[in-house]
Amino acid sequence: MTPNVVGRANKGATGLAKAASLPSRAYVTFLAGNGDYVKGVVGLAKGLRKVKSAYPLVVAVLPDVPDEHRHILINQGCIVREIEPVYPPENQTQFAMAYYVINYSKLRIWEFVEYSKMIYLDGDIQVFENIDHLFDLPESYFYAVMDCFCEKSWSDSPQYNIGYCQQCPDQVQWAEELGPKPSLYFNAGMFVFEPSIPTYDDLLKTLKVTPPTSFAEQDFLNMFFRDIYKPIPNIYNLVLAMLWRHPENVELDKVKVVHYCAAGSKPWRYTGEEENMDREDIKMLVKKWRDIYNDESLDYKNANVTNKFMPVLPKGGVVRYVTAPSAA
Ligand SMILES: O=c1ccn([C@@H]2O[C@H](COP(=O)(O)OP(=O)(O)O)[C@@H](O)[C@H]2O)c(=O)[nH]1
Ligand SMILES: OC[C@H]1O[C@H](O[C@@H]2[C@@H](O)[C@H](O)[C@@H](O)[C@H](O)[C@@H]2O)[C@H](O)[C@@H](O)[C@H]1O
Ligand SMILES: [Mn+2]
Repeated sequence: MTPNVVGRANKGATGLAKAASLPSRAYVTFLAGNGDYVKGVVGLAKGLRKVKSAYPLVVAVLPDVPDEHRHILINQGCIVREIEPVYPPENQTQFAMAYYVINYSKLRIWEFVEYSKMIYLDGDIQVFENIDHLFDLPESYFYAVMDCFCEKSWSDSPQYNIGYCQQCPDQVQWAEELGPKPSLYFNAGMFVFEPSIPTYDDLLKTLKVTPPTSFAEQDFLNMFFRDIYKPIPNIYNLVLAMLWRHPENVELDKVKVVHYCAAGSKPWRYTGEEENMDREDIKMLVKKWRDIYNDESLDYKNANVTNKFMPVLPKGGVVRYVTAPSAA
């Protein structure tokens, strides 16, 4: 494969888009560290291929993602793009669950302005049915699925302590003495958004004066986009805890996207030992994920792909095109 340099990734969007006629839409995920989340991203890439999505998967990688993992992703047809970490105001991070602080780096994806619209998906998400139609939702809103406050990961929140959840707002009324009822709150594992440099600059400027809270960038994004947030049905991001917290709100056979965020549910390291992990529906969903991950016919080199070029953005941020291995 002979790489040829076609321009710098940070070139003006129109320049890059014109030069490369890049798709103006893409899925994007985020990868940090040298651990096993890369398996999640490989699974996601194969899942999107299985549902015949028309759009590429961009992986925003932190500098600590090793070349070996980058090459695994490139060989699965992903567009790998390095980003710099984003840290919240220092000496306050003790308020956020420490392992979430790195998730503020997700904010870099607003800089990917060669795409007019993107769908962000966590690496622990799988897409089991095509959701490309979400790219056609009306512009200028932020679309995501409403979260649930009933897991003990919410035990620091007033909602949890009075038993209030937006999934069943009539069950326990919001206590006015706690202040205004919280706006609708989304899970930040999946959202439809429009990259924009002014929004990106505003996000980072606002972050500088926003102390971290329990759910780090998820709380921050909920605050930042609260005026344009539009809930979409939970078939587009099934937070697993919904299965035992609000089964009346879940129609599992209609679910298109599953978010393996419950403790112990990451399919690539699932043992079934944690609470709720011995449920039949959890075992079925983990098997569904593993069947895709292990299906070699879904590997990029074996799949029937028509696009001969895939932009590769290595460390230097320089856009290089390599001729994709012919699928024929
Ligand atoms: O060590 C890590 C932790 C997180 N992530 C990325 O950050 C996302 C958010 O973290 P996670 O999904 O674990 O949070 P949860 O949704 O489970 O609370 C993951 O899906 C990955 O895409 C990662 O790449 N490496
Ligand atoms: O950094 C904060 C994270 O907050 C969210 O994870 C949480 C959240 O979903 C809670 O509502 C659940 O109770 C919890 O289990 C789960 O881990 C996002 O999925 C993740 O991408 C990331 O933004
Ligand atoms: Mn997640």
